[in-house]
Amino acid sequence: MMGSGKTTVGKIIAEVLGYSFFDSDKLVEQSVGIPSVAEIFQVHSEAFFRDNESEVLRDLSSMHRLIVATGGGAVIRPINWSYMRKGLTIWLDVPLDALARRIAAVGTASRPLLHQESGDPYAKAYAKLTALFEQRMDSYANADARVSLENIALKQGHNDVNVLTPSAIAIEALLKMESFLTEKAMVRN
Ligand SMILES: Nc1ncnc2c1ncn2[C@@H]1O[C@H](COP(=O)(O)OP(=O)(O)OP(=O)(O)O)[C@@H](O)[C@H]1O
Ligand SMILES: O=C(O)C1=C[C@@H](O)[C@@H](O)[C@H](O)C1
Ligand SMILES: [Mg+2]
Repeated sequence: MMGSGKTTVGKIIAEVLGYSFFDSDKLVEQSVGIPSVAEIFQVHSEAFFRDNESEVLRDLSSMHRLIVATGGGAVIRPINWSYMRKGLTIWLDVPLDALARRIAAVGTASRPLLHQESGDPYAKAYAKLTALFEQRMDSYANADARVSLENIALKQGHNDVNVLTPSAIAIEALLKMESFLTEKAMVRN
C-alpha cells in the first residue's frame, strides 16, 4: 500500500543483498518525462499511468539481482503478476491507521488517489486507504511472503507498530524470503 515503507525497506534489503534498487513509480516518471505521478494522473489519466507501470514492470522482470519497490496499485492488474512472479514478491502489511498517520504527516499532494483539498488529512487518508485496501486485499495476499508489522511488533513484545525500525522490518522480510525459498526447494526435492 502507499506509504507502507517499500522504498525505505527496499533500499535496506538491496544494500544487504548487494542488489540494485529500483522504484517503479520513478521509472514511470522517467519514461513518460513528467516529474511526478500526481502530474501524470492529471495531465493524462490513471489508465495511462497503469499502462506505463505495466511496461516498466515488464522491462524490470528480465533483469537479475534487483529489488523493486512497485507502485502500491501494481497488484490490481493480473498481467503485472506475470512480471512480478519472475522474482519473489513481498507484501509489506502495515495497519491502515499507521499508514494514514505517515501519509498525513507528509501531506497527500503526491498521492493522487488520496488527495483532497480540505478536511482533516489523517481522517480522509484513513477513509480512502480503507476503501482501497478492501478492493485490493485479496490481490496483496497473492504475494509469496507477507511481512506483517503487527506480527513483528508482537514478536518484539510491543503493541505499537510505530516503534518498529525500517531495519527490523527489513530483517523480517529477509527471513520471510529465506523461508519461502527453503520451502520451495523442499517441494522441488
Ligand atoms: N518503519 C517505519 N517507521 C516510521 N516511518 C516509516 C517507516 N518506514 C517508512 N517510514 C516513513 O513513512 C513514509 C513512507 O515510507 P516510504 O516512502 O518508504 O513508503 P512507500 O511504500 O515507498 O511509499 P510510496 O507509496 O510513496 O511509494 C516516509 O515518510 C518514511 O520515512
Ligand atoms: O496505490 C496506488 O494506486 C498508487 C500508489 C503509488 O505508488 C503510485 O503508483 C500511484 O500514486 C498509485
Ligand atoms: Mg516509494
